[in-house]
Amino acid sequence: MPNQRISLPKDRIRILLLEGVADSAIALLGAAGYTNIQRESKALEGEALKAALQGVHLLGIRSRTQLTAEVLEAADRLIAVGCFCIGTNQVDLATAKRLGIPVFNAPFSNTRSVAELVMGEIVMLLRRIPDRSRSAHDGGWDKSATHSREVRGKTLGIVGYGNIGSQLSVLAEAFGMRVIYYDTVPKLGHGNVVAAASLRDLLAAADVVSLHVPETAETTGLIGAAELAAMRPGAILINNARGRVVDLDAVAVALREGHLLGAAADVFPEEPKRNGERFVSPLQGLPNVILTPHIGGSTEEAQERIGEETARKLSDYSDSGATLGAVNFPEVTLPARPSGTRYMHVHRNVPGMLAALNEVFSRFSLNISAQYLQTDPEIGYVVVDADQVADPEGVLAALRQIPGTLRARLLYERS
Ligand SMILES: NC(=O)c1ccc[n+]([C@@H]2O[C@H](COP(=O)([O-])OP(=O)(O)OC[C@H]3O[C@@H](n4cnc5c(N)ncnc54)[C@H](O)[C@@H]3O)[C@@H](O)[C@H]2O)c1
Ligand SMILES: O=C(O)CC[C@@H](O)C(=O)O
Repeated sequence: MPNQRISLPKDRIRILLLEGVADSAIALLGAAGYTNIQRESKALEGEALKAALQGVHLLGIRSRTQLTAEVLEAADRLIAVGCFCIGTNQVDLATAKRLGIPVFNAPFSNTRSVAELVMGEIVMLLRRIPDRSRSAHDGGWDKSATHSREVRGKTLGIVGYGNIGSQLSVLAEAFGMRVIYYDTVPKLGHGNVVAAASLRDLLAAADVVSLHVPETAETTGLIGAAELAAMRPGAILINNARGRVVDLDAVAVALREGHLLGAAADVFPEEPKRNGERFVSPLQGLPNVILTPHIGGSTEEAQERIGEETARKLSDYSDSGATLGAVNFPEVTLPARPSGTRYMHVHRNVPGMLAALNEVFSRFSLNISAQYLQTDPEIGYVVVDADQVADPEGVLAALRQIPGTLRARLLYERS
């Protein structure tokens, strides 16, 4: 191993992991040399979150921790965020970018788990199992075929044909379902699936509607009273996407009136922050409804994969500046070099930035051996390797003085 000095020794890089991130994350970060790791089982909010973030360099969260602009701006040392899940709507991504903080996630490590849960729910709801199971637990005996149906031959309408939607379509076809989908962008349909021309067309044709869109301004309130009325009488609605996509009060009315024959919801507009906190929903107590506590992706297999994938992205970024897989940042990756110095620089995307950066290296008589710049409309991110190890503190100070600089760090120096 060559003589190596890192800008900040790994044992001084503070890592905070909230919401019960899996052991695989700790194992990966430990193997990468990070020892200063604090793991908490719960989500934090407000002042408690801000206080906990003081001095933290790398933060890991799941879906419950809300990283608002105020929280991000108060985090004095934060260099990257890892969402140990798929959704990133809990993070103010634009603010994180403006502060030079890349946000990573695990885009398909729990895809299969969600798709399997939905298949199970379709079978259970078409057979009215929730009510019969509850009745049997209470000593009842409801042996009738009324409103109990096979899955085979029914039409599944998938809203959002991305990773989960398309995985679900494969499973559903294997069960003999006819599958249609609606997505706002053109998609390659697997098997025999057919694209619906509009959301309304899908709602009018499906026996079961399953939602798999992200939470965005466009998808908030996507399914309200009008959309429910457009669904077939006796249809079933399943939401394992995000709570705000559906108007739950309207779903409760549709269930009470018998227009919908069943529903499953794994996600809710307001979710408890920790296990044991009271959960309230307008769907509680309604017939043929499955309510689950946001566990669509919560299998041991998925959590282990997510822990490893997201932790690797955080350690790669901290070690070498790689932003591959960042959801709010230009993607840059350069193989680490055995010797020399590596700097990263995040800046507003204004003309002349590369010239200004190169002038700094030339001023310090440093030979640039590799350089990788990527920009998006707002920011630029560059990783620069210099052959020599000379006055890194001076170089860093000069880089930070370039107008438009959001962040600069020395990633390593090796001789
Ligand atoms: N319940 C859980 O535990 C759980 C687990 C994983 C993911 N999720 C949620 O599921 C969502 C989907 O996950 P994914 O991995 O399939 O994401 P994805 O990005 O692969 O797919 C989302 C799809 O939705 C489409 N879309 C976006 N806006 C739309 C609109 N208005 N109408 C129709 N389609 C639209 C996109 O084009 C894309 O194809 C995630 O964003 C997350 O919020 C929940
Ligand atoms: O694990 C979680 O908290 C969220 C799971 C899921 O909603 C996701 O976005 O991956």
